Amino acid sequence: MENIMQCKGLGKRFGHKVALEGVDLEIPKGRIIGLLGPNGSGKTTLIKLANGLLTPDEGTITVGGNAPGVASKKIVSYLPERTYLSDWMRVGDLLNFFEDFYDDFDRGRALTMLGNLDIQPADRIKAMSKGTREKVQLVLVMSRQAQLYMLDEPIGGVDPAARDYILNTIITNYNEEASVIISTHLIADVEKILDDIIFIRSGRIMLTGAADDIRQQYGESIDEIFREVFKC
Ligand SMILES: Nc1ncnc2c1ncn2[C@@H]1O[C@H](COP(=O)(O)OP(=O)(O)OP(=O)(O)O)[C@@H](O)[C@H]1O
Repeated sequence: MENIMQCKGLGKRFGHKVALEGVDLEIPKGRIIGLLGPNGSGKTTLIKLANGLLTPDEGTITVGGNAPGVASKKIVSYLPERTYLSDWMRVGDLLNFFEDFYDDFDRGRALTMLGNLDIQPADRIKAMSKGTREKVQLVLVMSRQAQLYMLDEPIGGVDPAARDYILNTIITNYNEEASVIISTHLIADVEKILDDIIFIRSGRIMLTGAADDIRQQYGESIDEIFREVFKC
């Protein structure tokens, strides 16, 4: 199986704080991967390194065979932890923006998903709730025909009914050759769609593998294992 992303001895510090250390990872194509860990474990740091928003202090990270940069940005669709939508925009402006910016943006797919979530192109970002903004941003990100989707806390602010729709969107709306990395604390909600999991704690990878194998090995759900492993 070919890898879409690879890390070797990856490390990142912020001053004296070690955010990631000795991270070795191989992310294959065609998988949905849960990046799971408690607050401050290094999930966002890893995703930012993969997107070229941070540079490593140690080791290497490659996406599609290249260090993060112009080439990798063409194949990665990234949902940041915080929404970046400007208040003056309407949904239609964002659709135009994505269409201009990304050759792989599928406007028809975005319009269908927005319609299913009862969001119209004329709707103003300014008037939207936090959860609706998150939905808009996720729809835009998932409407690209990318090879790797990196979703940093995609469902945190979204109500449970919309969560199911969104998770369904994630599994049905991406190309089977692509991979999706989802960072989240809401494991019970996402567990059913995950093929593989990565447990991370204090910047180190604690456990990786196929979700089914890990469930079988521990005799529990990933959510239960997470609660035990990361008990405060
Ligand atoms: N810009 C920064 N300056 C200093 N420390 C930082 C910075 N960004 C992250 N850190 C620290 O690095 C560690 C990892 O942070 P990171 O945001 O990657 O964690 P996370 O797993 O995404 O957490 P959360 O689940 O709370 O979003 C934390 O201890 C955090 O305080």
